[in-house]
Parts: sequence; structure tokens; C-alpha cells
Amino acid sequence: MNLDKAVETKKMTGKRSTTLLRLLKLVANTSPWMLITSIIAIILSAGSTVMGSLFIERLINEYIMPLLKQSHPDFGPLWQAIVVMFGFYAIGFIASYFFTMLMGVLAQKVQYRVRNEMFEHMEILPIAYFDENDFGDIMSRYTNDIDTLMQMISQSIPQFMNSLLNIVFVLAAMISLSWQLTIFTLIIFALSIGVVRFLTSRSAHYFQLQQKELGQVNGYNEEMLNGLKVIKVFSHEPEVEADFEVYNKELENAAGKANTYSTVLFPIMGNIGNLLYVLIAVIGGAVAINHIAPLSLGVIGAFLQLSKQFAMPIAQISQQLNSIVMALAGAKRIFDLEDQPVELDDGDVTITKDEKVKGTWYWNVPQNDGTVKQVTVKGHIVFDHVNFSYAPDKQILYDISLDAKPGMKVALVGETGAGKTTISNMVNRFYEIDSGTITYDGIPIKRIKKDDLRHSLSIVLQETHMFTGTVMDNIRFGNMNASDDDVYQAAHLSHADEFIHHLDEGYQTVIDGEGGDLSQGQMQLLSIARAMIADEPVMILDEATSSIDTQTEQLIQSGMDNLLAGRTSFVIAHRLSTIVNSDLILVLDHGHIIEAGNHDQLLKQKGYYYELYTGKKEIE
Ligand SMILES: Nc1ncnc2c1ncn2[C@@H]1O[C@H](COP(=O)(O)OP(=O)(O)OP(=O)(O)O)[C@@H](O)[C@H]1O
Repeated sequence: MNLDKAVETKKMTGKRSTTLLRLLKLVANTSPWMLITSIIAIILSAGSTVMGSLFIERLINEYIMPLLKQSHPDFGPLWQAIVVMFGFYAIGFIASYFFTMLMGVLAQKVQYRVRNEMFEHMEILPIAYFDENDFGDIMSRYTNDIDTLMQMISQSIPQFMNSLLNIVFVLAAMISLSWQLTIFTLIIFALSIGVVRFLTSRSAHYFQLQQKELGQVNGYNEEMLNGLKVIKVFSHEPEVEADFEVYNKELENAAGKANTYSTVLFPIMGNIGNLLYVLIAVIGGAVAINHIAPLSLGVIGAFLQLSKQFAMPIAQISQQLNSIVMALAGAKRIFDLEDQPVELDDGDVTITKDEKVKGTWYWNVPQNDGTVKQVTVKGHIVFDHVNFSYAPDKQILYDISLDAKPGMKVALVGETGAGKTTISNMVNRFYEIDSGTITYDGIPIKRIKKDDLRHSLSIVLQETHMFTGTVMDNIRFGNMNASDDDVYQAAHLSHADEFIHHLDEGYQTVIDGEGGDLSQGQMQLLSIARAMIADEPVMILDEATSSIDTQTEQLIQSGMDNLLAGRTSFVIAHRLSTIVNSDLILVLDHGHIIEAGNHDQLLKQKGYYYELYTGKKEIE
């Protein structure tokens, strides 16, 4: 049991040192000259401060003591010596200012770099990563973890190095003055280091816990903020508050303990320093007066000053170690995100849009003989006995076979959770199938580069997303090269232009990421306009018109028909009126296709679809 614990601790320390090493490499790579200059300044700062203190011995023995014996003292040499001592301290001060400033700038640079790296990496992570990790926790890595990292680089690490050097230099200076007093000082410190080590290990544990709990509180907060309306509608505020209270309490506990252990260190160490000061004065004085050892007043004076300089960094080092350990926990979370395996893409088939002939795209298929064959993109998508599960033990799609011929409108119908969206997720390869094959114009989609595959698909989801910018920008997001006229035409076809004209600034109205004052339906119209302008060979419409009223939906139906004409489309809609004119309707039940055919054929079968359709009619 104890052995296990020891192995575990070793593993943790191992991980911490790997993180530290990686972090130091990152800092060194970001700006080697800043780091080197800072290190030189740190050495200079520690060295000159110790030199200043050592000079006290000469100041007392060689400049002050002789004056006491003179009847007409000449203060000239004393003033000169004081200027020299002041010079040492001034160099120490300037060097300290210099490295603090440089490390601050360096920390900003590292922060900038880490944020960029994290964001870039996040963009290429598989969708599955975001299913498993909540947004608040990911956001916490951008905010809290980066903040602590920043503090560590700008303050804790340079101060830690400064303290460490101070200890080494002061120790050397103390030995040169009196080895007996040095041994005495070290014994007192050995005792205090035991206490410090115990306290730092405890606080390190709670700091890590604190970072984890903070991530959870943020995650919960974000989730509840997103679902604020739902919570209010169902009057779940008390339950949500109670749950939040639990997370918050856990955070408070961890933070409280971490804080207690770390704050208790400073007074302990501070008072050990004071105690030592008194002991050295008394013992040193007694030894000198009784001539036990050759101790001059100058040596005792300088030793007293050095003992303070010895105590201070030891007190600080424990705090700096705490901040470093805390920041390492944050750094580890940042590196964990950066180390997440990115979405694999071993495809070699790419897509090209023929800019001369509108709506013409080609697959570039590398052949065995090294040539590249151009295949016109037709939008022929075939599923052959496809099985899929999100998690290993939870199969969602069973033996799905379908043939979406070029230009076909394929509707997916079925109850909530039947697997309709999952089928569309297979086409865009957000997830990998377990078995079976999917081909696109005869090419297995595994061979197609994911970016190019997705470039050939236009997707309109029920959950619309707008970006901060004008209405015009938001429609143009579908095709950055589209002209203003293209945007107007797409908005006209999707019937979005009617409400856009009523906005204060028309197409130049700025909306934020949440869509501003736009209704869900209006945002869906903008999304449809965005898809129209993208002009891609295959369309996936997943409840794309669910928030649009039936009248407007009928109005845009002709626009939608224009949009879908000549393209293969997968349409998911609960409102059956949207899909009755489909070439192929697939009825899904618990991940199985149970019926397939067009509207008339399915009605004749008098099966599930018939019941659904007639049931819907009764409702209407
Ligand atoms: N990312 C995911 N991870 C794990 N399971 C998932 C995930 N997404 C969906 N599921 C599960 O897969 C099943 C099919 O979901 P899917 O979204 O495809 O259904 P749907 O027919 O589109 O439903 P709806 O009409 O409600 O949109 C459901 O049981 C759902 O819980």
C-alpha cells in the first residue's frame, strides 16, 4: 500500500518535472535573448546584494572602528566606503528591476503564443473531444490556467531563481566570515526546512485540487448560463443553485486548505528569521567578548545582515514553490489540451472548384501510376451496410444502406433519437463508422481529405450560429468570394431580405455571436441564405426550417427547391410537409431503416410512415 503510494508520488513528481521542462523550453524558444539577459540580471542582483552586505564587515572594522579611536576623526574615507556599499545595493536594485520587467514582457509573449497554439489545436480536434469535455472547462484553460502560468513566468520563476542564488551566495559569504556561526545558522534552518517541505507538499495537493474544482465550477456555470431560459421555464432555480452550491463548496474547501497551508508558511519563516537574528547577536556577542573564537564586531554586523538575507529567500522560496506547483497544474491542463490527438486525415483525394463553369467541381484522385485523375463531382452518395456507435458499447446505426443518386432529395424521417442526425454526421465524417463503406461518386470517403469532403457539403442546422459582424458578413460566411449582389440574391431566394429590410441598418446591421435581436426563424433564414451562397454540390438540412412559420416556409419552398435543384440533398424534418416531394424517404427506427421509398410508395405500404403522415394530418 505504502509502496503504491510512493510509486504514485514518484509518478506525479515525474509528470511535474516533465511539465516544468516543457514549459522552460517553451519560454526559451519564445525569446532566448530575453531569457539569457534575465538570468544574467538575476545573478547580478543576488551577487551584488550579498557583496553589499559583506562590505559591512570592512565598513565596521576598517572605517568605523578606527574612527572611534581618533580624537579628530576624518570621515572622508568612511563616506567613500558608504558610496561603494551604496553602489553594490544600487546595482542589485537596478538588476532586479531589469529582470522583473523583462520576465513580465517575456511572460506576455509566452501567453500570446500559448493562446494561439491552443486555439489552433482546438480547431483541428475531432468533434468527439467536445462531446467529452464541457466548454466551461476548456474555457478555464484559456483564462485561469493561462493566468497562473503567466504569474509563474513573470514572478514565481525569476523570484525563485533569485532566492535560490541569494541563498547560495549568502551561504558562501557566511562561511567566509565564520564557519561556526554558519553551522549554527544551518541547524536552525534545517529544522525549519522540514516544516516547509511538509507544508508545501500539502498545499501543492490542494492547489491542484483547487484548479480542478475551478474548472468544474466554470463548466457548470457555463452550462447553466446557456440553459438559463430552460431553467426559468421549469422553475429549476433552487435545484440548480443547490448543485452549484455543492461545486462551489468543494472549490472553497480546496482553495481554503491550499491557502491555509501556503499562508501559514510566511509567518513561520519570518519569525524563524527574527529568532535567528537575536540568537546570532547574543551568541556572537558572547563568543566575541569571551574571546572563544576570533569574532570581530564587523563580522557579527555583516553576519547579522546576511542571516536576514538568508532567512528572507527561504521564506519566499516556499511561497514561490507553491505558485510554481499551482501554475504547473495549470500548465499541465494546457499541455493536455495541446497533446490531444488531432483529427486524423489520411485522405489523398482533393476537390477543386472550376471557377469558369459555375457549379462544377472535380475530385482529384491520385492513381497508382502517379497520375491524378479528375472526376466530376456529381454528389452520388452510397452507404453500404454501415454500422456505427458513438461509444464502444452503444451502437446507434445498424446496417444502414442507402443510395442517394446525384440530384436526389433524400429525406430522413423518424422519432427523436432515431439516428437521423447521426447519418448526416457520417457523411461529413465528424465520426468514423465501425464497419461498412460510404462512397462519394464511387470514391470511398475515407480516401477524401476531410477538409475537401466538408468543402463539398453545405450544412444547415437547426441550431444556427451567427458570428459578430454585419448581416452581410454573416451571409457571406458561406462563400468569402461572393459579391454583394450574390448576397442580395441569396437573401432574396431564402426570403431573408424581407426582414433584413426592416432592420435599422439593413444588411449593415451588426449582430453579435448570439444573433442579437434576431428570432430563431430569422437566423434560420440567414443560415439558408448562407448555404445558398456556398453553392456546394451536396446539401444537408437538419431541421433547417423548424423555427420558420409554415407560411414563410411555404414561401421559401420555391427558393429551397431552387437551392436543392441539381444537388444531392439530405433533409431531416419533423414537419412532413417539407419532405413529401422527396425522391427517397428513409424511415428510421432506433437506428434501423424500416421503410424506404417516395411519399406515394410509402403511403401505399400503409406502414410506419403512413401512420406518421396521417397522424400529422389529424394534428394539423
Ligand atoms: N455525440 C454523441 N455521443 C453519444 N451519443 C450520441 C451523440 N449524439 C447523439 N447520440 C445518441 O445517438 C442517438 C441518435 O441521435 P441523433 O441525434 O442521430 O437522433 P435524431 O434522429 O437526429 O434525433 P432528433 O430528431 O432529436 O434530432 C440518440 O440516442 C443520441 O442520444
